[in-house]
Amino acid sequence: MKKIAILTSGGDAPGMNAAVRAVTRSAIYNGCKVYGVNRGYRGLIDGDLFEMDLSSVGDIIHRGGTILKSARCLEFIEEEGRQKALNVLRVFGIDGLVVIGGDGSFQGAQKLSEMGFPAIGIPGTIDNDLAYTDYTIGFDTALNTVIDAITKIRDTSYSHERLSIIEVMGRHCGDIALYAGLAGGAEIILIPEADYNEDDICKKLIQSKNRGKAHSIIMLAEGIGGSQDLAERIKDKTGIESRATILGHIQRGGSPSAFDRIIASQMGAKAVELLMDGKSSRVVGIKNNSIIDMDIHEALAIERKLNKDIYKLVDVLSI
Ligand SMILES: Nc1ncnc2c1ncn2[C@@H]1O[C@H](COP(=O)(O)OP(=O)(O)O)[C@@H](O)[C@H]1O
Ligand SMILES: O=P(O)(O)OC[C@H]1O[C@](O)(COP(=O)(O)O)[C@@H](O)[C@@H]1O
Repeated sequence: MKKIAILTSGGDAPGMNAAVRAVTRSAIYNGCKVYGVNRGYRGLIDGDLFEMDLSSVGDIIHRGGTILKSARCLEFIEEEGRQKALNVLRVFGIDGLVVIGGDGSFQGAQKLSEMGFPAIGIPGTIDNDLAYTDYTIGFDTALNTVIDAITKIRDTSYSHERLSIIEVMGRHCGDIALYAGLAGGAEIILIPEADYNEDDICKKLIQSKNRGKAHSIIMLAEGIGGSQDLAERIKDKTGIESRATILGHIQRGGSPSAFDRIIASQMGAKAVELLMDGKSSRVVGIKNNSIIDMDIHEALAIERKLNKDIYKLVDVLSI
């Protein structure tokens, strides 16, 4: 393994820079040259590669976003686009690629591996929607950002004795809503993985109010959506004054937490180790507090399951 390329793809996530730094520094430590690819698979197709040295990743461990930029690239989903990318990798003499992103990015890495090009995936997404790993890089930071927002919304919600509906990211995965809901003391969690009944929600809110609860919080995942309309319907049905707040992209920025920096550093080094060992089509992750690696295909086939214990606990603790 002489030349390693690295790209960040899909949505960005706090901690991606720490992973870019770890890949670059550990690859150089092991005698490799490192090339950064700008704008994910888009940059690969366009040949937007540049050599990275030790100082190119200096002073980035604490920064959110990704210095390599991120993009969604439809052309790469087509065979023809991937062939262009492969040609670029060959022209630059690259021997292996590290892809930091989510499940879509991993599918891209898998396809490249199937075309004979060694590729390794590192999970970078705030959604935590990859079942093979306990945590994805960025999830912990996003949770802390959401908790900070809930804490602030709680203050005004308390003063005005209102219901607050807080809409967080997660199109298919409700982990941000669920875990932030537990940590933020929410009454109700609305996520794509669990059915709910609006009348039951209204009943719970009325009962809470009757026993003296001054304000309540509903955490709602983007995949459910419609938080403003829900606030109005609940007001109409219960008389409880309600406000919706959509947190949006604030959740994807910011300085990564210590935890995200640590796992990003460990996973980056592991990805380089795998390439040095001649491995391909693997993803790295963290399971039971250990850094692991797994075949991409197997990892993507693992079905995501709702953590029913946490879901139930939120309900129990908010009686
Ligand atoms: N089935 C696929 N085959 C090849 N490349 C893919 C595939 N799905 C996604 N990609 C590439 O990965 C990029 C990021 O995927 P996306 O699903 O948007 O984000 P994430 O990686 O965070 O899940 C896409 O824009 C595309 O370039
Ligand atoms: O960058 P965009 O298009 O606003 O994407 C928003 C989406 O990105 C995410 O933050 C991360 O999603 P991915 O992991 O698929 O990139 C989602 O929670 C959100 O739905």
